[in-house]
Amino acid sequence: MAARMLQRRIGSLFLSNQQQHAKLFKEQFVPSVSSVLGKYGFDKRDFQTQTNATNLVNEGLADHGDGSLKPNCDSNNSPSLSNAISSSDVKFSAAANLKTSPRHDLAMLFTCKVCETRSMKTCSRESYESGVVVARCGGCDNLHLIADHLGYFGAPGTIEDFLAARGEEKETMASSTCIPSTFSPILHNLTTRNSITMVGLLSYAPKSLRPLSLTKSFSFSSLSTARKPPGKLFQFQVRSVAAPAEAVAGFDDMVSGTQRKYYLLGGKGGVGKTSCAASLAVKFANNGHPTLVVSTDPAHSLSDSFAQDLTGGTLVPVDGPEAPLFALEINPEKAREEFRNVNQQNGGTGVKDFMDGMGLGMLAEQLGELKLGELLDTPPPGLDEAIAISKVIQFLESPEYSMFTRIVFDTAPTGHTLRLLSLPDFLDASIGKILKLKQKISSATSAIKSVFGQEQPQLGAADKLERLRERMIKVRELFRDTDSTEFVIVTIPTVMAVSESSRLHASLKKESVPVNRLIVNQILPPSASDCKFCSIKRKDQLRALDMIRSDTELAGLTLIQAPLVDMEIRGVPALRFLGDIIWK
Ligand SMILES: Nc1ncnc2c1ncn2[C@@H]1O[C@H](COP(=O)(O)OP(=O)(O)OP(=O)(O)O)[C@@H](O)[C@H]1O
Repeated sequence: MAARMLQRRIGSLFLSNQQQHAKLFKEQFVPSVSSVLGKYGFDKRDFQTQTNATNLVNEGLADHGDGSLKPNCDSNNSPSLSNAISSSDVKFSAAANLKTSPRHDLAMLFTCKVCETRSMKTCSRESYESGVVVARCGGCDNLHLIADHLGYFGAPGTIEDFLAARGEEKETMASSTCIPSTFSPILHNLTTRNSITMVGLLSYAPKSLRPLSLTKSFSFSSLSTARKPPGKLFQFQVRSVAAPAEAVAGFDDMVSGTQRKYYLLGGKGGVGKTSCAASLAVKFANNGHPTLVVSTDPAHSLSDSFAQDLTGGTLVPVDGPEAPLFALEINPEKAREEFRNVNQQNGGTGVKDFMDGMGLGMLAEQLGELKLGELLDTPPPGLDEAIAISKVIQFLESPEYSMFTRIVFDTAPTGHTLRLLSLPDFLDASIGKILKLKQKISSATSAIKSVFGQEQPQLGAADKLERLRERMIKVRELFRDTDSTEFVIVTIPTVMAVSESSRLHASLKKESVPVNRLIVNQILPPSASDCKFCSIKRKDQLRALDMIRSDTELAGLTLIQAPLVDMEIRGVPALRFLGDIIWK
């Protein structure tokens, strides 16, 4: 008992030492966004991995999310996260604001036998190979012993040895997904060497050493590592197959050239727009493009997808990719508030009241006809989109954004996005008509300016509207420029989603927005042994895929088929995995 307490004490000392080290790292190396942009420049953001031989105890330091299990019967044919992460090039940036650490060069996937939560954690290889590593389950908070070379908790060894000692081998990730086979009813909060099923231990390797794309089967022993030759850690055989892609996405084309390109990803709610957009952004960044990923969806999920706090409505650096990747979640609430304030200051409950008060009742009626009044009233439909457009204007004009060579939009579900795309046209036409009324609408202009930026008093109302109109024309042209812009439709293989995608494409065509690619996400991977549920689901999916092939709107698009994977796509390594499947 005393010995165990002593062991725990030593462990906690190591941990506190490590926390201090992390604090020091954060204090010294976490710059503000503006200093990252301004002072250091993009090329200086990376912070090279350093390991500290004395910090040999890890307690599940970096948590990359808990997996949600998806039906997937055939482990051998399942695209498995564990495989592809091994090809990840992860350098942790100096601007770390996550629970990632620059010393973590191993990732591990495991299923907790207590609560069955599937987790991904990272730790340092050095700790794994010569120290003590303890991982905390994100589901039940139990501690799992991963490696114990110092014999703190019994005979020294690693999880491989512990599993071998009880006659188990590391499983492949997919094998337990349909019916979890590892359930253990023993509940305990003590660190235990028998409480998990190990899925994989993976190596992050630098880009120059990255050996593979995701094809056929491979073993970890074939992977290069950044600092050490493969040891016994890499003897696992984890099999995977290529994604069931019929056509490649043409990523080479997407990535080539330094001229700025915009990619808008959109589709029905919940089909995987954010995952696809975030994975594309990661892939661009890992291919050397300073990249910005923007969410125009008022219900943002970029932070969830990257497993990092990207909120705030400003540029936030994303940790993980090699080249600079920034995220921006447009914050319509803030702008809406500003709009409300202006409206209230003007003493009316809405624009119509306000204009009535100014003796411009007739004009208000005319504005109503133009539907501009709707945009300006409270709550204004279309305001979210108007704010998104004002951001696009900033991308075009502001030097702060000039360094980005790829800008990826994670758009809102279809209806919002169509409004976004048609808004420049609508505003252009509306402003054109308003300009004819020049002097009389100077008050309305200030309301419009409250949406699109700070009012500049030195300009007259007509001048301001004219400027706004010019900007709208720029945005409209941008959305239609086949050289720089592409809308990628994301769907899933269901009749409803395919029907909506077909309508979306028709609307985009009407707006002359270029569309070349269609991602069909969450396709069941090939399997030799479907359960009844999967076999019915597969038939449905095949029907939906046939529907796409015979749909006049969709048939001409490049079809990218992305498989349903066996873990929730969260965090940069997972996004990289998905990106390597989709963007080929
Ligand atoms: N290929 C895939 N395999 C497994 N899970 C996936 C896949 N694609 C997406 N998911 C999961 O599906 C969920 C929804 O994905 P995502 O947030 O990307 O969709 P969305 O279309 O952006 O949703 P919303 O319309 O609500 O913004 C997430 O939990 C994501 O991890």
